[in-house]
Amino acid sequence: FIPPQVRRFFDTQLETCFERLFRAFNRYTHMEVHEDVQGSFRGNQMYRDVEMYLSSLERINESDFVRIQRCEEETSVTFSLPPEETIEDNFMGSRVWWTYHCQQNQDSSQHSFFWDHRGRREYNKESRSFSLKMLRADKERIIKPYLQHIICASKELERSNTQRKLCTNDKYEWDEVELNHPSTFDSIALSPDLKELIVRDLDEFKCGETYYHSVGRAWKRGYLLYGPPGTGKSSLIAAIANHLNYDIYDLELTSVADNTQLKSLLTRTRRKSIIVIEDIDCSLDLSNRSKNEEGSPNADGNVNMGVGEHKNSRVTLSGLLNFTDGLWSCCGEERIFIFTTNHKERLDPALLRSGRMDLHILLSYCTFPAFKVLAANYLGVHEHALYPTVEKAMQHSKVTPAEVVELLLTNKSCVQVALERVMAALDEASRSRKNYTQVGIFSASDVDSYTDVVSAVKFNLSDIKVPASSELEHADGKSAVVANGHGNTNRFEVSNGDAPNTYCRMKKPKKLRRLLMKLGRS
Ligand SMILES: Nc1ncnc2c1ncn2[C@@H]1O[C@H](COP(=O)(O)OP(=O)(O)OP(=O)(O)O)[C@@H](O)[C@H]1O
Repeated sequence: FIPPQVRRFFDTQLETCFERLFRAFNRYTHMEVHEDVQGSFRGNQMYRDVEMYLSSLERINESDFVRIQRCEEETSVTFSLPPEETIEDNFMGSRVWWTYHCQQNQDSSQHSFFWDHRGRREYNKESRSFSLKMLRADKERIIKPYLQHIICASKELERSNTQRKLCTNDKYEWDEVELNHPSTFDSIALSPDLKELIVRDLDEFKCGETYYHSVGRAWKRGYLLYGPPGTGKSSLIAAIANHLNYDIYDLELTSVADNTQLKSLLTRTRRKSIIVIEDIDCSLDLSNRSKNEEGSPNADGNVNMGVGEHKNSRVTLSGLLNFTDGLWSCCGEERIFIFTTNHKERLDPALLRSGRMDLHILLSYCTFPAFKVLAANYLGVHEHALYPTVEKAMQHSKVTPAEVVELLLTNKSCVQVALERVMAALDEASRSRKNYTQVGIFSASDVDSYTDVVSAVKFNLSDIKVPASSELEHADGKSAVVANGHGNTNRFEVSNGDAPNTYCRMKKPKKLRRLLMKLGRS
């Protein structure tokens, strides 16, 4: 007998009253994350983030029912929830519950679609979602950081599930292969302080997005690795890539035709990548930005870097600097530039300054702490009766970690023999050093302190052609060449200091540097 309008009025009123009453007594709040977004065929990224995040929770293995899956590109299997299963999670001391829902779409007009890998339109016949339940009291405090936490975790998981790549340049394209280098910060022999410094710097960089943006800088970092051959520069790059889970772009500058090609290649690099230029001093003549003795200015007004085998390359130092610190440096964020060289002194100071090369890392001859790491890795020994003798010998002789590694590897079946071979190598190095000397070059105007000594050039004393007006006064295994030059043009004084490296002072540092480099090369 009640008219429908009145009935409907009471129905809706009662329903909302009941809902309000129910909510007043309900301590929990619910949220839903649907797979599809209306009007968009790309779907809901948050849904994929939640799915990825939940699959990484350890608790998922405790469920009685789980789904196991592996995608073509991924390296590991993932677990996921079956429909109507719930999983609990903890965040900032609060508990939350996720439930997976999956319903068949009855009405075909509701089917959302997506594009498959061949570009064909595919329809979702199911409607999938996750519901999140948490205490009403916790909602305001944790919801935003919790969702942010899920987004970050899912990004990280996606990276770690995807095979990392090692890319090399071929004209305008990158050729990719899988990156499987086993080097890590545990396997690499570095002094503990240096290792800690590098790892801390990398970790700060990795989490530094907000910081870099807040100070108005591109989110990138530059490392210069320098030191003699075989001291672990390439191994360190691989360890950095493994630590950060980044791809490596190994840029062969000698095969890049010009700045345009360089620009095109660098803009095609992905985020989370390390761009490496090995032996940068051999790739291009980067010693001077403003003039070039061998080349002439090109159409850009820059100088062609033509030395030796890279005569055809028209890449300029300015072109390279534009990417390390110029306008183009912000194209593709979260990138690390690593340049390596055996001769730091040959590089233009413009390339070395902070903002371009933020950290200069010297990888030098094997020290005793580094040797202990290698012995532990290759022989499995942490202490040995011969260690004090090895330690003493290492203070006077120089062998590279690569030489030590080779000896340990070939004699790994007998610890005693391996250590004796290392001792013999140290002895040999010490004897041959008597015929060599090392001269670090600096002039008061070039550098501020002794630690800034440009680098050491190793050469045989018999190779030194002292100018007629100069004299080779003193030389032995430890100290520098001590000579006095009184010629008009290359008057220089070389003295040895008390510090472990020797150095020279000169009026015409460039001239002497060139002379020493020639000797070093020959
Ligand atoms: N510090 C180190 N820790 C562990 N292994 C090292 C280290 N240095 C060198 N090695 C070993 O020596 C080999 C050569 O090292 P690597 O190629 O990294 O040296 P590099 O400094 O890059 O040499 P180059 O300047 O000639 O390219 C590596 O395969 C590695 O096994």
